[in-house]
Amino acid sequence: MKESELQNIKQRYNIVGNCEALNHALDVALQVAPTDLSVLIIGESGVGKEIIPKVIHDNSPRKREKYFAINCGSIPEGTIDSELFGHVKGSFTGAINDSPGYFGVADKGTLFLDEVGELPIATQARLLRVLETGEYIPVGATKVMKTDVRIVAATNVNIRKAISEGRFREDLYYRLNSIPIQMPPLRDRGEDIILLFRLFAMQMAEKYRMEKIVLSEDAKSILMRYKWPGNVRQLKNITEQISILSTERNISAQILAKFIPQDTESTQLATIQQGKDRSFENEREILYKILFDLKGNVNDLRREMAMLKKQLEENQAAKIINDNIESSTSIQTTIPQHIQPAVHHTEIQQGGMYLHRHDKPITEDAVAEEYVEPTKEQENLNLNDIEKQMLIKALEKNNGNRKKAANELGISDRTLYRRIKQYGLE
Ligand SMILES: Nc1ncnc2c1ncn2[C@@H]1O[C@H](COP(=O)(O)OP(=O)(O)OP(=O)(O)O)[C@@H](O)[C@H]1O
Repeated sequence: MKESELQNIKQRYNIVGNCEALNHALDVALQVAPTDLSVLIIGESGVGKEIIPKVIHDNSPRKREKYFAINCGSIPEGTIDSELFGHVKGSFTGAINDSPGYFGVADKGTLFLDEVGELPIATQARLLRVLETGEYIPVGATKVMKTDVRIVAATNVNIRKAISEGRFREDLYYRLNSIPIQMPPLRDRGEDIILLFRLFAMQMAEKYRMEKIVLSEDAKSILMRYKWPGNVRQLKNITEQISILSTERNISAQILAKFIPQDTESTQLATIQQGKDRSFENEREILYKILFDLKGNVNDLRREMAMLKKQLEENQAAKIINDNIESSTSIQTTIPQHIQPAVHHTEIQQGGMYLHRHDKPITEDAVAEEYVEPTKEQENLNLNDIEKQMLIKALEKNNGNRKKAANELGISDRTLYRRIKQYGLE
């Protein structure tokens, strides 16, 4: 494919990077797009697999038809068949109407089955049938339905293990894998790491109207050497953290070191990732790293809550306070001065803190009165508690949108779903 065509695609989808493996993946996607062949995108979590099926659909003869992206790992086992293949009224409790399912509504279009390795074995059999014959039977129905859907699926590198353990059908794997597309891990993308950092730094600067962060040469070489177990998602997350939390806009190696795990840890994570089914643990490590980083903010958060509580008592301005509690409980608890006031609700004036639309200063003394020093036990917050609170906050902040919440936490959708289940937050 011509270089200019490739650049057009990158511009259109906001894809950054020039490494050979990424260019090859895009090249294959564009070549296979006009056909009806199934495509299997393989790559570690966070490498950017989701862009590929969009590129394929938009450049195929199906581009005016429907496109759906479905995360197979996030749909409960009990409802996945009905979600995919539809159901007839009365076939189970709650089936109050007939439903066509994704295979019905996406007829003539494209379905992206993300985390296909998570499909229950019975659903795999139905999927294989529809792939081979275009036929399926909705849940509770007797009549065979026909559909013409192009399938693009994605999986992390662990699908082979799932096959060897009998959790994934080998025949389905080969059927899906007509055209494999490998997405390279970030650690193998060389200079692209710096380009991606610049992209995310620029996006943050524009979004929050603040000065862009810039990397020093030694900081660049640290980024290039780091193993990036969470790939592009992790890089994006770290760039966002630095953009918000660092008051210094020229990011040196020392500043950067505070935000990325130390060498031994990263090397260890990279070793774990290679060939072993440990992505779950890796994500956990990343999440814990973020949680540890945030732990330092918990006390600031308590102080802010105490201040807001005092305001509430003094002014009975419940609505104003609620707005501010919301903002003060967001992940970015300490708002640095380089962020414009437009993005938060507090202003510092002459040593006291004012709330917008409110003219009474809260002094340090008043806060000291209200602020109760946490006990040792409280201080020693259990990691699980922090993790649970983080999940709740991310979900609340994103109005229950799990995808956005997972993105914000820098973890995959599946990890989020597992945690939601684990903590009974359903
Ligand atoms: N080359 C790229 N240029 C710009 N942004 C990218 C690129 N690759 C990935 N991203 C961004 O990185 C984030 C993670 O990508 P994405 O969700 O596609 O990963 P994934 O491989 O599907 O992860 P998972 O398997 O965990 O679902 C997204 O915000 C995406 O926009």
